[in-house]
Amino acid sequence: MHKAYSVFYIINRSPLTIISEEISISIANNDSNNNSSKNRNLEVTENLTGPNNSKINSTIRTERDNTEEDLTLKRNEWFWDTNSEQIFAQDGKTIIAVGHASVKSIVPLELLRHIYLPQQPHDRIFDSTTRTISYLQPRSHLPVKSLQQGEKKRILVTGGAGFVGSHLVDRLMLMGHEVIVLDNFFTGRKNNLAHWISHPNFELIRHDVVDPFLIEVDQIYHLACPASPPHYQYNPIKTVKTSVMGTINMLGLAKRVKARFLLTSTSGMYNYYDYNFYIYISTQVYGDPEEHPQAETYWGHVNPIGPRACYDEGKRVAETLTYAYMHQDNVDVRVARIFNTFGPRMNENDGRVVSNFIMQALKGEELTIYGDGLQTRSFQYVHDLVDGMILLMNTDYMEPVNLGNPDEYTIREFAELIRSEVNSSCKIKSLPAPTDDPKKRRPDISRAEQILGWKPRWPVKQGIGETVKYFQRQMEAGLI
Ligand SMILES: O=c1ccn([C@@H]2O[C@H](COP(=O)(O)OP(=O)(O)O[C@H]3OC[C@@H](O)[C@H](O)[C@H]3O)[C@@H](O)[C@H]2O)c(=O)[nH]1
Repeated sequence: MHKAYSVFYIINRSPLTIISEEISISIANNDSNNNSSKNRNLEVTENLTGPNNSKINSTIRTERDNTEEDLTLKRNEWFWDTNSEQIFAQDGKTIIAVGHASVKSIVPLELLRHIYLPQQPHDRIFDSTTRTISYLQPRSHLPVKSLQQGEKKRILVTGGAGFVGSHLVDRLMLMGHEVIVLDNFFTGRKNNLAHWISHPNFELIRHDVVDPFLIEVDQIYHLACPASPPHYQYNPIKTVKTSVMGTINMLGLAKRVKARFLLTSTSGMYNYYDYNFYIYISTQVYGDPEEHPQAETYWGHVNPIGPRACYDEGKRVAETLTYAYMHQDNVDVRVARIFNTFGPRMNENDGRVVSNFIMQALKGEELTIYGDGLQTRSFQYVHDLVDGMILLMNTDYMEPVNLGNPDEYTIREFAELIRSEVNSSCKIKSLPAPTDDPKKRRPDISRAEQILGWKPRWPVKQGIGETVKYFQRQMEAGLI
């Protein structure tokens, strides 16, 4: 007796149609002489509907030599209309895709969510009763765009196993490029990229950028550097080396293989020097901005011996090197100045305010406000940042560009937002302000808007919603 199988469609308004089916068939041995060893052919034909009502027929054949068993075949088919340029749903505000058509980086949000918000981790199953983890081999990869040889680029991402880096890798892979990741896993995590392991377009290499690395590539996104204050203050000498030696090695590689090079600096501001360069200094050490918001021409003042100087001065020298290689050796450079960014895959214990507040709220702990909480930050969602970096890499503009969300909050307001979104019963605890903690920060993104046609699309609340779900899934899966 064959039980009819049920097929259910999840049809999104997005340029993506996910057809997920569960075919459950119980096979009874209807062989009269009860010969249980007899092989039985099972054949199921499916009539599926893809995008634009395309008909997809497929047949599943399998040989079963069991007599009585429930056979469940689970298959996901992703039908991605790669020509779609639809970003918002019919309501004009629900985001259903990310990216920009101008650089062919549009990817359906559902496809990305399947990666960073899976029902369970791609590479492991955690058993809470036995406290064991079973590691899985990926059975299949998500569909990636099929590019013509001339379109397909070899792209190196240093720090690609990190929070921002892994989202950049997802997007570049889905866009159909060949991606190589260098990471020393000081803060990066392999399971941020588990879903791409063994994909023909992907390579993950354990390598510390303070040592040279040779590889033929077309583009280099240089993200390798511990980014959260606790992480980069853990070993200040190593932090400086990563920014200085790592950037020298990657710029040297870009020069050698004639690759386009993009440096990710961190949010903050820069000093203006008489040779008309904007040397960007990281927020981590600069004092309080006399000008607000910060544009790419803003002056600042630096504490070169503060507890954050290792990160700040390292980033500043990284920019000095970037423009020196541009002028001296004609390296094709881009510089993205990144303001506070948040999203899934943030390290739950990296000590930054977004991950701290969400984890504290999920655990019912007090939210820890450093100082009086009147200091301000502006928070951009990781998908907007990745959009901006890919746009910047693929335009011809070589001056530094701010990538951030001008939506500014005091830390106290942000704590209230997290309480309202996650757990209103949480109390708030005040702790001393860290040394050199900037009192305010908001990007002027007019250059990005004019040059790149970029501005953030994700409201902070919508990003917080996904980030909370990510941390909840991580906790449920026993990963944190
Ligand atoms: O638990 C916390 C954590 C942080 N904070 C405060 O929240 C504000 C933001 O702190 P974060 O560490 O999240 O971020 P910061 O603005 O200090 O640096 C951030 O932006 C610049 C980037 O270079 C850094 O990588 C990033 O950490 C600071 O004023 C900090 O003192 C809290 O009040 N409570």
